[in-house]
Amino acid sequence: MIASHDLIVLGAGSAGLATAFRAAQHGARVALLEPGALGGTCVHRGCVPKKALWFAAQWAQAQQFALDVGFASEPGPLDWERFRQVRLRYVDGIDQSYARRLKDEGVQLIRQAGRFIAADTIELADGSRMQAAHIVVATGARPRTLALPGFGLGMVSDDVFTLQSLPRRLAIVGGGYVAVEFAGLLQALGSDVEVLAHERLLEGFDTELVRALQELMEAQGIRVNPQSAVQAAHREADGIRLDDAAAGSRGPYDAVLWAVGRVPNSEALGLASIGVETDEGGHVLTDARQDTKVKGVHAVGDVTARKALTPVAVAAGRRLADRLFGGQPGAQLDYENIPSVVFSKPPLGMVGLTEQAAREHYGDAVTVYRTRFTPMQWALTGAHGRSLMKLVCVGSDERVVGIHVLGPGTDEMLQGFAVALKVGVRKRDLDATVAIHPSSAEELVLMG
Ligand SMILES: Cc1cc2nc3c(=O)[nH]c(=O)nc-3n(C[C@H](O)[C@H](O)[C@H](O)COP(=O)(O)OP(=O)(O)OC[C@H]3O[C@@H](n4cnc5c(N)ncnc54)[C@H](O)[C@@H]3O)c2cc1C
Ligand SMILES: NC(=O)c1ccc[n+]([C@@H]2O[C@H](COP(=O)([O-])OP(=O)(O)OC[C@H]3O[C@@H](n4cnc5c(N)ncnc54)[C@H](O)[C@@H]3O)[C@@H](O)[C@H]2O)c1
Repeated sequence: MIASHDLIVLGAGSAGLATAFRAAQHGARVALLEPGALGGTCVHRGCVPKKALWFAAQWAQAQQFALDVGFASEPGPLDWERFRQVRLRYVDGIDQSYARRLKDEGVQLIRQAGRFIAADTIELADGSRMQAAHIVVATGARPRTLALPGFGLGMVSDDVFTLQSLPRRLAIVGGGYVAVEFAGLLQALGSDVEVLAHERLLEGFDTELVRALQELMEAQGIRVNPQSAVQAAHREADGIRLDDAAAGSRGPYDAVLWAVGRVPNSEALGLASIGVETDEGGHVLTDARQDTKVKGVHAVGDVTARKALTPVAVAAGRRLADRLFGGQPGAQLDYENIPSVVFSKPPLGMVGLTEQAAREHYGDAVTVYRTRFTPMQWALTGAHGRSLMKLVCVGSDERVVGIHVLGPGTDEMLQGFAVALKVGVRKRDLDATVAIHPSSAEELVLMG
């Protein structure tokens, strides 16, 4: 048995690192188990390399805009391999800085997977055991695979980051965050993208803004099929073809990206043997304080059924450590009004309720303000399309319960407005705020 700790954390992704760092700062003796790279999905297969590709897509578009307004040089294609190396260097730097910080904070990093053999005991891959009064499951999730013929001919999101070259003709199956983000950025970088979703895009986002985004995607040349049902993939002489129960054979494509959701990494942890419950999808069940039904066993991040976002994982992990080791018995994450941005092209963001959800909840007490306008950088370059913004307000004092933004700059603009919504901003407070001009953000304080 290895020396016991106050806390063992399974997984060094966003959730596990945040929990371990905060617990160590409170003086806890922490062991962090991770068989893979430090930083997990977000750093190596998610937010960070995705955002790098998204920036590259913006730069590709900026080159075109520059040409449109009078710069002389022809834009060239991205050297895909060189940019992969640039990304890898950046990501390696993050990984190394986590390793240094863990050392500095006194967290014991063990480069192995663990599984429960009792509620307070973890067995490592090498057979050794360790104990702690508190164990946090932060093992994340992985791309869903489908049991359909030819699935292996396609790739999942992890594989996009190791591609040696940009696929020319690409089908993306799915209509969630991953599908919409990769569709926009890969089309902008030069792929010819077709999206095969089996329902509307981006369930959970405001219908009106999603429709507007889909129109913008289509104007960029992305073909969006929201009613498809892919049942098989075949390799043929001219490429990969997909059998779609709704439309027959589709393709050919050079590559297929399955973007059909994610499944939690919970099945290899011995959870049932100690009485920890999971839902039908395998998510670890916790209460609002991240506690499972088993004393001392907690879960945070994508392995739970909460919104699968890095800042959510980080915030929940920190609150848990504050409660367990920081003398803050009331600490827990408020899961209301979590802002979220889809890094589509252009980005789409929301905080609070959609118009539909607000009307279901508050009926006639809802007032909606919206504005549509051509962003200045698009007007100057002759690019088509308009931004769309929407404020969803409730009651006679018009408390803002939903803010929805589609257009360039959304990704940077929404954070501050999310603070305002969280502290109960009313429409008249926005009206009383002097605008910053010229900007897109000013439209949110100028709605009539
Ligand atoms: C393509 C993509 C883009 C994304 N973009 C964004 C974005 O822009 N913004 C955003 O907020 N979110 C984004 N997300 C979501 C975000 O990446 C996740 O919500 C976040 O990484 C979850 O962190 P986690 O710590 O719960 O899990 P993970 O980061 O998956 O970490 C879990 C860790 O546990 C380890 N592990 C597994 N089993 C064991 C075991 N038995 N013992 C020990 N360790 C184990 C794994 O190796 C892994 O390192 C994106 C996701 C994807 C896939
Ligand atoms: N910008 C961001 O913050 C960001 C980016 C990427 C991912 N994420 C997080 O990661 C999570 C996972 O993203 P995701 O896109 O993998 O999942 P998702 O849950 O957002 O979308 C899954 C999509 O797959 C479709 N689908 C499911 N089964 C299917 C099938 N058999 N055939 C065809 N389509 C099918 C669903 O209809 C849905 O459109 C997101 O919910 C989000 O929380 C966040």
